[in-house]
Amino acid sequence: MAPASPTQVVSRPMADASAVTATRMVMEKPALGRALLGTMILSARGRPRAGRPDGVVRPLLVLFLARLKNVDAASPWSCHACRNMTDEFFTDELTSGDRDRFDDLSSVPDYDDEVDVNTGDLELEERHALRRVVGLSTELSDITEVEYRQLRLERVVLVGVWTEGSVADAENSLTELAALAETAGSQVLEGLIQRRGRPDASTFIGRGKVDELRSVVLSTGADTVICDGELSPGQLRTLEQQTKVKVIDRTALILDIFAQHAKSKEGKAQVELAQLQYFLPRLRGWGEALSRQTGGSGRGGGAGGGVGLRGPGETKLETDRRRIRTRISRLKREISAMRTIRDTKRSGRLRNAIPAVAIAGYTNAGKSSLLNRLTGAGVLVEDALFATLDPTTRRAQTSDGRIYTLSDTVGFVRHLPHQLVEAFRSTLEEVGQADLMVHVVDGAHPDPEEQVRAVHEVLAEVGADKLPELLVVNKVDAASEEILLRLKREWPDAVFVSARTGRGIEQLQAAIEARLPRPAVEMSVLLPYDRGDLVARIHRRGEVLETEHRDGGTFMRVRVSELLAADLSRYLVTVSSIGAHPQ
Ligand SMILES: Nc1nc2c(ncn2[C@@H]2O[C@H](COP(=O)(O)OP(=O)(O)OP(=O)(O)O)[C@@H](O)[C@H]2O)c(=O)[nH]1
Ligand SMILES: [Mg+2]
Repeated sequence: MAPASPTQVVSRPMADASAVTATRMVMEKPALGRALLGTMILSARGRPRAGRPDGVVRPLLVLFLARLKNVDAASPWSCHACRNMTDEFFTDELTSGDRDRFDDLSSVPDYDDEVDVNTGDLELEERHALRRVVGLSTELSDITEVEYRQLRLERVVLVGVWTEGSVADAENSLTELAALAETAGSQVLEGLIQRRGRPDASTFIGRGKVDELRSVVLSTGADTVICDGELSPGQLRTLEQQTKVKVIDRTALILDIFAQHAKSKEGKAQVELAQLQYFLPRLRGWGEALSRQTGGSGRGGGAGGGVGLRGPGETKLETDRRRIRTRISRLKREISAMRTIRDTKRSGRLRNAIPAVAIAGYTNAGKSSLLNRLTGAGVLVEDALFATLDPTTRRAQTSDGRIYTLSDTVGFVRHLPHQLVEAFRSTLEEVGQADLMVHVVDGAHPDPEEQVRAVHEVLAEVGADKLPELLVVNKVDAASEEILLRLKREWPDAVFVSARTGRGIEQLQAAIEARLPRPAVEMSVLLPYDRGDLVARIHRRGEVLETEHRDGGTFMRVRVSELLAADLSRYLVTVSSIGAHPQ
């Protein structure tokens, strides 16, 4: 059978799947549950922002995003949005997958493992392969299958409300939303921005503009609208009713990307926790639909409560809420257990006084590329947002042979959903416990300063804003000279590099070295010639200030950690304590 054309499939309005049918499908088709969840749960409290100008409602400004040109209508759809929202919320027991994921804490990734330099490539291949496969099957076995596919295909129209700043700011924000949508596997068909003093309380964009949005949806054949902001459940519901397609918000989109990209047990648990916390207050509409189904035959239906879980006369909604809360507490416990393991590893590094450098920065700034460039780590690099969610720590060496660790971290983004900040708190706090933060910023981005501000905001939120920071402007190969000059004026201490071409990498290495904490104890020792092991340890872990071969052995003036100093004390000539940091 020939593949269905995009228009054939998307022309079936999503409203065809009534809430009841949709709910039934969730019960019967776990995969659909994931897709459908996005339809129903999404929204949040509309957070008023300070300083909004009293704007006049102006006509919708229709932006054909540059990306539109790249849309290949014939390409297989590859929508993963909401794929990872689990319908396990509605089951009582942990599935075996769950147990694998959370019980076996011993297999929390070993951050100190030796590196397989191909890891990144394989992972990339896998990710893309997965995308190709989805949507290839066009054989529809029954009518629900059509609806199922319908819900998964996301050809999206983006909508933003521009309340403050310049038109360029508004466009940047929507371009970023487009990149997020594409990262989630959607095809962006069009972007719309409305200039308004504040989002409309019931429809986000102005009520009068909803009709225009509806006609754009119809003319493009879109099946999803993504709003650039956090919407209330009411706003989402009204917009869905009026546009007759699925409506999701930025928070849900970011959560979905995180769900797709999390790989480690800890990352997955953190994302699931964030999703559940996002989901819980929005359970009402969803739960109402479900409660109409109570007593139905599907998975997670009436019999799911289990002994002792359901009180007399308790509604399905309450049961669902309780299950989610139970799951949330379980996840919190598991995450803190995993954290303990990570802490143990870190304290191991601390004991050995290995300085730790964290690479932080806005998503897609090139953090993983830099880590690879500095250590040959083979971490996944992709032109997608949030390619990295799991912290990767690798060993690096200074030019004089001292060892330190470099960790790649999750990227930041403007308006990072607070549930995610909470869930990733421990990962982010780890950044705060490093000895130095290498803050990477994309010099080729239209607004690098805004990225730096957004990163500082998140770091301050988790109390990780106190450590020494080395600002690194990356992608100088792709940035304009004019912008680079501006940035050099603004950030005179920053290092300008290109992870791609290698330009500036040596200066970066030198800058990192100069800022590494220096070992605490300065001492002079005379090591007998048969203690080559100690000489080697000093070279690896300490700093050699002077060496001289004498009759009785090797005389060395060194700076070492207290631990190593203790081992060297037998051979001591003189000792003095100095501050741990050069600053
Ligand atoms: N032109 C240019 N592109 C670069 C450079 N460094 C990285 N990139 C590209 O930028 C994109 C993102 O790179 P990553 O290293 O994955 O960025 P990241 O900061 O780790 O991103 P996330 O993990 O998604 O937050 C990739 O397409 C890289 O090829 C550079 O120096 N120059
Ligand atoms: Mg990365």
